[in-house]
Amino acid sequence: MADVKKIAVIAGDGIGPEVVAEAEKVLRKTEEVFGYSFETEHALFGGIAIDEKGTPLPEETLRVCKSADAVLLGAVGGPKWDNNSKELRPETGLLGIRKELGLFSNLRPAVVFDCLKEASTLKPEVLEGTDLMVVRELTGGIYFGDKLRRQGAHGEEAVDTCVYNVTEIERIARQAFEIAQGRRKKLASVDKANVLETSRLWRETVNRIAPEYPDVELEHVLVDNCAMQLLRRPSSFDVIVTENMFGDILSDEAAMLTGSIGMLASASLGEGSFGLYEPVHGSAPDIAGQGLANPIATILSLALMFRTTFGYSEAADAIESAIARVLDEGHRTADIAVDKSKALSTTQMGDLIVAAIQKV
Ligand SMILES: NC(=O)C1=CN([C@@H]2O[C@H](COP(=O)(O)OP(=O)(O)OC[C@H]3O[C@@H](n4cnc5c(N)ncnc54)[C@H](O)[C@@H]3O)[C@@H](O)[C@H]2O)C=CC1
Ligand SMILES: CC(C)CC(=O)C(=O)O
Ligand SMILES: [Mg+2]
Repeated sequence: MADVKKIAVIAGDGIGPEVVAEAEKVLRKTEEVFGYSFETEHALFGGIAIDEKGTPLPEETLRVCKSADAVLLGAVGGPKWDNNSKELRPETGLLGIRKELGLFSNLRPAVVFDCLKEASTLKPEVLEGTDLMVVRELTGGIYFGDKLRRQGAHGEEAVDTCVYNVTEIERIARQAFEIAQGRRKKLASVDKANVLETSRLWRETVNRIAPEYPDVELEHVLVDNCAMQLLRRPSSFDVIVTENMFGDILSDEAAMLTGSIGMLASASLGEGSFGLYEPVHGSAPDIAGQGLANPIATILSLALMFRTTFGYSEAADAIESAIARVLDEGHRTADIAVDKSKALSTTQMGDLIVAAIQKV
């Protein structure tokens, strides 16, 4: 009997359910083509969980995730919950699930499909050869530090605290060095060490362990410069390792190298093979419910799950080849279409990818 893999499926809010539905179709097609067996369990999370359970991250959802081999997540959040208290924000649930599951490392690969160079805002010759991986620290830094509001001498003040310890920096840096060893052996460590104490500790720690990876060429890049270099010389980057907030911002920027944020997948990992896989984008309330969302980032996240957590490389390759073939044939959702009048819906794009999946 086939080994049954358990996947927790969390659709979330906005376009989350629309893009996750397409990834689930792909999941079922790979069962047919490759003979795998997946058991899925759906769970409430984010805004919808606030509405139905009174909390963004119900205990039951955590239980479903912890008993699974991997989690597939859409996106959470939206204007309906923007004025909620801190505890009742969908985004607080997102930070909570990452911390609870020990997912300290967020991998965000940005690969430019040749036929999509037209969709990018950069010139094709600048994009040529762009294939980079952002390794973002995911459970530390300013998103997780103490926050407070208080009355100061000049009225109300707000404080966000950024904390990093050496253990957190070392484990993410080691992972990034190891990933670089399996790629083009170049690592850019991005910080703001000219100003921030956390960045100074970050740089010292990366430098201290660098001699253990003599085959990897290390450069330190200040984050403001990195934001500019990503547009000036994207193909010169291989692996970028950086702290939580810088990685959040730089990876949305890197998405535009690929043509759209609807193309960027991610894997959130801890120490073992368990992982949470989600598109880099959010719940896109501006296009939710209209069939306009690009499902490719979520489908690519499923391919990452296959390769990283399950070791199903053949199926991961088949999904990526199917996407490349569909794009090569000229099919586009609105976000990557030059002629928007010919754009496909979320479901139409999902169906074409499902139909294109075959053993390679
Ligand atoms: N992991 C998650 O669940 C994340 C949740 N969020 C939440 O999502 C909500 C909306 O945030 P925004 O800043 O608007 O970021 P967003 O990523 O949801 O949307 C930014 C822009 O990209 C477009 N876009 C995003 N995904 C797309 C797709 N698959 N296909 C086509 N176009 C797409 C949107 O239409 C919008 O114009 C907020 O509540 C935010 O907190 C934001 C980022 C990540
Ligand atoms: C709550 C935010 C940190 C979500 C986000 O923008 C992300 O993880 O990319
Ligand atoms: Mg983000």
